[in-house]
Amino acid sequence: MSKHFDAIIIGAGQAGPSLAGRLTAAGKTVALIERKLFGGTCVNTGCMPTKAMVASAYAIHTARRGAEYGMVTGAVSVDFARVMARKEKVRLDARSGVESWLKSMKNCTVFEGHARFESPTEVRVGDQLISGDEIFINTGGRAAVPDFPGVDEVPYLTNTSVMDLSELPEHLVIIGGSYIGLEFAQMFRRFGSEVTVIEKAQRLIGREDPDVSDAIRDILEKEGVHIRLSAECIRFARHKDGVAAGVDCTSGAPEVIGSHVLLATGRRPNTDDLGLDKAGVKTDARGNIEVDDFLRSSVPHIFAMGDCNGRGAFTHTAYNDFEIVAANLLDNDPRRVTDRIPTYALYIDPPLGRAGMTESDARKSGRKLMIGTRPMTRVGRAVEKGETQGFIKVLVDADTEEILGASILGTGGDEAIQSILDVMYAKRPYTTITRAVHIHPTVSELIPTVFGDLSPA
Ligand SMILES: Cc1cc2nc3c(=O)[nH]c(=O)nc-3n(C[C@H](O)[C@H](O)[C@H](O)COP(=O)(O)OP(=O)(O)OC[C@H]3O[C@@H](n4cnc5c(N)ncnc54)[C@H](O)[C@@H]3O)c2cc1C
Ligand SMILES: NC(=O)c1ccc[n+]([C@@H]2O[C@H](COP(=O)([O-])OP(=O)(O)OC[C@H]3O[C@@H](n4cnc5c(N)ncnc54)[C@H](O)[C@@H]3O)[C@@H](O)[C@H]2O)c1
Repeated sequence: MSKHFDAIIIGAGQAGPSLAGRLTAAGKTVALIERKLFGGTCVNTGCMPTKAMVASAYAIHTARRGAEYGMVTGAVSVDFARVMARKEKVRLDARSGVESWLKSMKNCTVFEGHARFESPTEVRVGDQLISGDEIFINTGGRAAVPDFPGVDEVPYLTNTSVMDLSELPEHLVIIGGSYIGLEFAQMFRRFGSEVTVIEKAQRLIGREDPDVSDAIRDILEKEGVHIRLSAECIRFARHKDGVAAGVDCTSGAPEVIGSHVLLATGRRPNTDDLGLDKAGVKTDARGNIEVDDFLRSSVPHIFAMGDCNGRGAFTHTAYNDFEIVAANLLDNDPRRVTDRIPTYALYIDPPLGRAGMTESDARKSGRKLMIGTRPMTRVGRAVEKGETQGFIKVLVDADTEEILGASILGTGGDEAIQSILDVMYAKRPYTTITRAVHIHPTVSELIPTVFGDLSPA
């Protein structure tokens, strides 16, 4: 006999716990199942520990530049154990916060173990079978490990195991030059490792515009990160000094010898071990659960939220999925996934803040464009801080005056982008921003100026 609940939530990532809070507050009984670490990827192996490490790397980098600011210091050395201990505290505090919240939630029963469907309404966790009227899948994803020749014969790191390093790598070779690879590349370089990024595409972070990719490459190379683009036939072999990573098809050499290898070649959804076939839930070719605009799967009482549905790959999109599901089920508010404007940041230093379309996307849309740009060397706040790398770029539809997108690569770019995003959500023309008075001196202060200086493109 299975124990019955109004709702079953699989996964304690970014959507599940908050949904448990709303459902139980509405008087429903909830079973929440987590197989490993409460808080999921963001809290344990993603955003929080990486941004804690990025903060250490920034402090160390700024200390090295201390003399420029009038600081009298000796040589800066890095206590990697302390960096990792600081990161550890950040993630453990967050993890235990989520865990104790769920375990003390009235009407919520927490099951610890791997969940697997036995039928459209039944889920097994270990030797317990439970059933639910509605089932919410929030199982996230994990690092994809491509079948590179030799990959199984060498030790390699992913974003999960890199968090447990006890020694600073002498030479960290990173496969994949996108969000994960670049954040780790810069921070480990600042900690003192030699770092090589190997990317198969012709430029870094290929989803961004070429001018953004080029500027990021310049920023990283200036700090001594080695970058190998257009890498073909990536392969691995053991070497007396660690691992040999082949980067070219021409036989044997050239290769890069690293003490450690980190794979950062994308993520795959945790949907292959859920027994979805027994529930009749459909997935696409990449394993993402297919959902409609309200996050219902092909089985109407089963929903999928967060990275496992392939509709977003960020903490804020996973959380927004919770908001959409809760609004529709509990508030009679028809919020939709397609209401969402793409937005995210890349946390290298300086960060890249992004909203809406890239220039390449906007050009492909066939609209008549106007573009405004400004280098950070002409942003007073950046000059005062001595952080002038990067630029601001904004895109506007010339016919409708609608803001189509923006990229801010520069100090404070992750925060300044939000003022543009809010005007996009308000569906107001760009002239709303040109008439706004922003605080001096801030990076945001120059955003009206950039919009006031558009050129046809
Ligand atoms: C290195 C790195 C840095 C990142 N930095 C950022 C950032 O700065 N900003 C940002 O917005 N995003 C960032 N992300 C992405 C972000 O972490 C994810 O988008 C987010 O965590 C997705 O949340 P989720 O709820 O979908 O899944 P997850 O957080 O992955 O949670 C899924 C949970 O489900 C559990 N689970 C899986 N299968 C089962 C099962 N069968 N039974 C029971 N439990 C199960 C898992 O153990 C996990 O706890 C980063 C990711 C990485 C890897
Ligand atoms: N700041 C943030 O918000 C943040 C930070 C880190 C990660 N994330 C999330 O995690 C997700 C995954 O990040 P990611 O950087 O691993 O993936 P990604 O999909 O963004 O990039 C993978 C990179 O690896 C390369 N690659 C793929 N297969 C390869 C192969 N066989 N050989 C060589 N190179 C190969 C690709 O060309 C690409 O540049 C992102 O989509 C993002 O949503 C977000």
